[in-house]
This record gives sequence, C-alpha cells and structure tokens, in this order.
Amino acid sequence: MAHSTNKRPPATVIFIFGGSGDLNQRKLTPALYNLFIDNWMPEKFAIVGLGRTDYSDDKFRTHLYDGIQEFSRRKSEESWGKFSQSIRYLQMDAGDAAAYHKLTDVVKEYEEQWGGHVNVMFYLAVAPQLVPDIAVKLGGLEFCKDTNFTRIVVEKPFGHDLQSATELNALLNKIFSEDQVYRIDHYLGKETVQNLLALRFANALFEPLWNRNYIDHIQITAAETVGVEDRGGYYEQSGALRDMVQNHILQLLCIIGMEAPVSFEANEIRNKKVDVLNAIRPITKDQVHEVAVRGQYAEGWMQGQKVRAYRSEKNVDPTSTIETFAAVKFYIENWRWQGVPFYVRTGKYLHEKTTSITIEFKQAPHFAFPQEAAETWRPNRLTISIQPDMDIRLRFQAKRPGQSMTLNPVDMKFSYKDAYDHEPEAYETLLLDVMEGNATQFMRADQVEAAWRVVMPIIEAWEARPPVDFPNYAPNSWGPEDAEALIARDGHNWAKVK
Ligand SMILES: NC(=O)C1=CN([C@@H]2O[C@H](COP(=O)(O)OP(=O)(O)OC[C@H]3O[C@@H](n4cnc5c(N)ncnc54)[C@H](OP(=O)(O)O)[C@@H]3O)[C@@H](O)[C@H]2O)C=CC1
Ligand SMILES: O=C1O[C@H](COP(=O)(O)O)[C@@H](O)[C@H](O)[C@H]1O
Repeated sequence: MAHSTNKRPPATVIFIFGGSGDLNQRKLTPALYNLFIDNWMPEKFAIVGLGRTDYSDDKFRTHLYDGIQEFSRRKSEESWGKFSQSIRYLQMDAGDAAAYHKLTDVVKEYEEQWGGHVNVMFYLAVAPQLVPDIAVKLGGLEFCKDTNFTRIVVEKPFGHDLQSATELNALLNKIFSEDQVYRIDHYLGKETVQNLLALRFANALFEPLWNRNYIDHIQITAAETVGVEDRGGYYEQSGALRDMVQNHILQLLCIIGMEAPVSFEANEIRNKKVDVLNAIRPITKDQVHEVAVRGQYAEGWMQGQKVRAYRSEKNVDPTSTIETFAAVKFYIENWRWQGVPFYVRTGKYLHEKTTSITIEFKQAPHFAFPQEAAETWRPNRLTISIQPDMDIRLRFQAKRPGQSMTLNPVDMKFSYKDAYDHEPEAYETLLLDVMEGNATQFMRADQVEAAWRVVMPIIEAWEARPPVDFPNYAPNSWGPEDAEALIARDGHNWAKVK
C-alpha cells in the first residue's frame, strides 16, 4: 500500500526460510536492498537467510550480491557494503524441530544489542509442502505468540484446491492470529495495480459510468512470452488456472469490480473485494465448456528461437494434460454488474507480453452522424496497461479534420514513463507493508477460499474430462482458436493492447 509518511518501520529481524533459494536471490533481497537505499528500512534490522546449503555468512552475501547484480533495479557497491552488514545465514533443516531454538537465540541477541523488543518477520520462501510443518514448529516458539510483533509471510501457491487451502488456513489460524498472516500475491504490490484504486476512487469522473448502464464488457489479459522454463515440476501440479487465474487475475477483477471503500483500512478493502468474489456467478460443471477454454502450447518459434512443446519441457509428463493457457467468462451477480461479462485470459508463449485491463463502454444512445461516420466509429474504451507498458488510455471519437463529418477513434494517454522517473518493484512495496503491519494488499483467509471456490468447478470439470486436442496452440499466437470463439460468440474481440 502507499506509504503516507517517511516514518520508518520499527526494528525488525527478517528470517527468510528458503534464504538460499531463487525467490530470495531474485526478488526478496533486491527489494530489501532498494528499500534500504530509499531509507525505508528500519534503522535497526537484520536479515537471516535459512537453508540446508552450507554457506558461511560471507559466501551467502556473495550469493546475494550476484543476485543484486543481475536482478536489482539499482546497484551501488557503497550501499551494498552497508546493507550487507545486516545479512547473515543460519544453516538448518526446516524439518529439524531441535534447530528452532536458534531462532529464539537470534531474536534475543538483537533485543540485547538494540535494547528493546524487536519485530520478527518469517518469510516462507519454500515449497508449499514445507509450509505447514514450518508453521507448526514456529508456533512452538514463545516469541511467536506475541501477536503484535511477529508476522508470517506465506508465498503462493496457497493451497492446491479449495480443500487444501481451507486446511492450511485452519492450521495457520490455530497457530497465529489472522493479523499475523500475510498471504502474498505479488500483483497487488505492482504500482499500476495499486493505481487502479486511485483511478477508481480518487476521481469523481469514472464512478458514474462504472456500472452495467454504461459498460458493455470488461477484458483482463495476462499474456506472457515465456514458457514454463525450468518450472515444469511445479507447473505440472498447477496449470494456468491455478497459477494465474485463481490469484492474480481474480484479484484484478476484484479491484475493477469492487464497491467504493469507506477507508483504506485493510479489512475494509478486503471486505469489498471478497464481496466481488462471493458475487461471481457459480459455474456449473455442465457450463464449463461454454465459459472456459484451455490450451497447451505445441513446439514452434518464439522471437526467432525454436521452442519445445510443453510436453517436452523438463520435468513434464510427455502426455501431460496441464493447461498453459486459460480463458474464462465470468459474471458478477449484483446491481452494479448484472449482465456485464468479464472475459479473462492468460497463457505462456503468447504473442506479446502484456497484462492489461480493457473496459469497453456501450454505444451512445443515439447516433446523429451521417452513415459514413459510422464506418470508422469504435466504442469508447478505457485501457489500463499494467505491464510492461504502464499507461492508461481513453479512446474516444474525434472529428477527422476536413470538410465532411467523419469520425476517428483517438486516445488520451497517461504514461508512467513520461510522468515519473522510477517506480518501486512489487516486492519492495509488499515487504515494507509487512514491516509496517499493513495487510491491505495481502489476501485474507476468506478471500483465498472464495477465489478457490470460483475456479473449482472449472478445475474439476477439466480434470474429469482430459482434453483430446492438446497441444492446441502455437507459440507466438494468442492461444487456441476456441478462446477467440469464446468472446466472438458474444459479438466481441479480444482487444489489441498496443
Ligand atoms: N522464484 C520465484 O520467482 C517465485 C517463487 N515463488 C514461490 O516461492 C517459493 C520458493 O520458490 P523458489 O525460491 O523459486 O524455490 P527454490 O527451489 O529456488 O528454493 C527453495 C528453498 O527452500 C529451501 N529448502 C528446501 N527444503 C528445505 C528444508 N528441508 N529445510 C530448509 N530449507 C529448505 C532451499 O534451501 P536448501 O536447498 O539450502 O535447503 C531453498 O532455499 C515457492 O513456493 C514458489 O512457488 C513465488 C513467486 C515467484
Ligand atoms: O505468479 C506467477 O507470476 C508470473 C508472472 O508474473 P509477472 O509479474 O511477470 O506478471 C508467472 O510467470 C508465473 O508462472 C506465476 O507463478
């Protein structure tokens, strides 16, 4: 969430389970380092990486420094020198209950050194199977019972389905209070996603139009130009629906669909979002084939490179029925959105890297212009590009210069690149939120479960009926033809973002 004052968070010890892993090197340490450069880190902090790998503190810092060189948006020897003094490594197997006293020792050490109580963040950057066991073991530590000072961050995937997510929530809520649990969805930390709240609720301009009376339909696209890369093992348990729709895309849909919050207090925002999830029209298993499309990439070409079919990727079953593309049509059953379709799609190896939201408005009630003007007329559209372009465009009709009354669709555009010189990475924002104890942009237990409830019928129908046509789309395309048909049946096309 936006941080309103330059008040730095209180003294914090950050334990990163999975300190030796990819997420820490690629995202977490670079984010903390950038917060440090911007003076957002607490005056007193320590970062303790945990893992089984045999690292000395120095070797661990060197490993993280390599990550800074590769992944950080800023790199300065001088600031790294200062920042890295606060990093250390603790070699331990997370399954070893007897080793957990070391965490208490570390916390006590800093309490003595810094002279007072310290906040503690546990970041669980480990495979999801390890999460329950680590949570239980942390629960045995006396200082974890301190609900004001101890927080636990849980990475995605949060559960594999509704049942496992519910069980994980029950377990976490037995050990920690809900206020201590931060379920991360990194999309919510993106500047352009947070800006959706500003766009909708800091402007009086849009709200009167933001409903079924003026909006024809809404599209959300999260397209990637990468394949599953070396994550075949994970992806085989997941697929596009679990990996992207259940979390990131439904969260975008919530922000677009929610009612105006009374305040920016965490539970107020989360209540408004969960209302949207609860209002999504349940899809029956019989309807799945009408409202949802799945795809899997074949071998082909991406940006001049030959790429393998999904079924030939590392750690992927050669007969895999896992989808690398998903498109779904949702309806939100409430006064605001009755009858307005929300089309969403996501996929790997698609034609363009883009995450964007397109809001298409209805036609003006009466068209008084000559017939030739109608030929170039296009509906009003508000297009919000989340990434990699970060801009908002409003398409409207203008008169084409000349002696006849012909129309031209033109864009009014706000571009982050032109307006600002930098923006923080999502993990910077979210890690600072955790240190400040602000859970607004994190998933509450009921939100996660409500999102699973939305996608479960599709998952179950797809698992019950394996696809017969996989692979069914070529790399560098926009996915399977059925995805075009899904939206074309309603008389629309997927919007071209650029
Ligand atoms: N990488 C990314 O960009 C993203 C990752 N995530 C999520 O973050 C989590 C971690 O992913 P990632 O970093 O890629 O995975 P990695 O496989 O790179 O890292 C896994 C980490 O877990 C540690 N680990 C495994 N077993 C144990 C154990 N028994 N005791 C202590 N530590 C253990 C490993 O340390 P060691 O081998 O030293 O024991 C390693 O540090 C996953 O849930 C993933 O879905 C989410 C979004 C993006
Ligand atoms: O959570 C995930 O997100 C990434 C896409 O993230 P983005 O910030 O680059 O849009 C996706 O590649 C990955 O499969 C998924 O696990």
